[in-house]
Amino acid sequence: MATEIKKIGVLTSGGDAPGMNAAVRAVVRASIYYGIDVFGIYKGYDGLINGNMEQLYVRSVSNILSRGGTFLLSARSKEFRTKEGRAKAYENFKANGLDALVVIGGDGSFTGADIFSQEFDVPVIGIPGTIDNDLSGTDFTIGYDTACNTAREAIDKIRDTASSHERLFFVEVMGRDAGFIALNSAIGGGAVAMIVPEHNWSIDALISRLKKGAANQKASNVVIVAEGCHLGSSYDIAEKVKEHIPHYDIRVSVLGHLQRGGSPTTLDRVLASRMGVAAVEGLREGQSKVMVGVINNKISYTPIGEAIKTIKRLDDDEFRIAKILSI
Ligand SMILES: Nc1ncnc2c1ncn2[C@@H]1O[C@H](COP(=O)(O)OP(=O)(O)O)[C@@H](O)[C@H]1O
Ligand SMILES: O=P(O)(O)OC[C@H]1O[C@](O)(COP(=O)(O)O)[C@@H](O)[C@@H]1O
Ligand SMILES: [Mg+2]
Repeated sequence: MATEIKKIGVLTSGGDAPGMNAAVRAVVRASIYYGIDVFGIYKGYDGLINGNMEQLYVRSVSNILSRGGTFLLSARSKEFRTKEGRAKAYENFKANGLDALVVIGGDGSFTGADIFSQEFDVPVIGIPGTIDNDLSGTDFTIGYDTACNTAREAIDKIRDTASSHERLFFVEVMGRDAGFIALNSAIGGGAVAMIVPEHNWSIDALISRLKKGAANQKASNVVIVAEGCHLGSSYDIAEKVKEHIPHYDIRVSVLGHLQRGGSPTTLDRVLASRMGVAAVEGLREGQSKVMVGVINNKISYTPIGEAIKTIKRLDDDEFRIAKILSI
């Protein structure tokens, strides 16, 4: 029989993602619904280390469902990476009478949560919140859909000017080590090609794709480059292409952090709401060291260790489709 959970702490960590607020709201309201006290911890793990937390109530989370970012603030905490930092975090965890921790973040945050949980035998549950979508154990992470929509909207606008000038554009999207946003926005935005960290594409292959398009009367082109791509930055790639096809009029556009902001899409709000409730219900059922996910539209709980160690693969079929449609 699991220990009864009476007080939960919730924090957001790592890169913020649209929908994190919706997830916090769901954790807060589900906790209160089940008679559990809930504390909001500010600035990710730094807040746990410094005791920066306060009790949240039903009305503390009013009007945040539609807001991007995270009202709990986020951090990339260097101190939590140290044993001493985590020991301080545990002291505050106990001092505030917390029984369990809900961590909303990405792979890095879950690595930290896993270590913390093992070191101090603390029940921990993860909610995947990152625009990168680079976590196994869930089809989608919170924020990914919004980021893809933002990127695609920008690509649509870039295409307007690319077409008017018959230009080749390289559009760099976010994704530290993952090409999910790139692949999705390439299909959604009708790109001629995408270069992602997971695939070993060469400049030669890109050039032959561009030449094939030119032979098919393709006047403007948009190539999506994922931030963590192996061929270098979008500027490096543009330069290499220019060396091979000097007559191309090339421009580069780096979308950057605008992809992380904005009001979450309905899909992200619903996903975050489902996962937030499932996190509280999972803790009540005695789940720990697991990440909540949605697989084939059903809530699931995957051991955190598995979620962070298993590399989530890009869908080969989506690649095939992107190629077919790029002619
Ligand atoms: N190996 C680790 N040990 C302890 N804490 C970690 C570890 N890796 C990441 N973290 C914590 O999680 C935080 C967020 O991780 P990060 O990779 O920046 O973002 P994300 O969770 O979005 O992937 C880090 O700043 C750090 O505090
Ligand atoms: O805002 P920062 O610290 O520059 O980090 C940028 C990184 O954060 C992300 O937006 C999200 O990554 P995480 O969820 O792992 O934090 C990446 O796509 C990007 O590489
Ligand atoms: Mg990450």
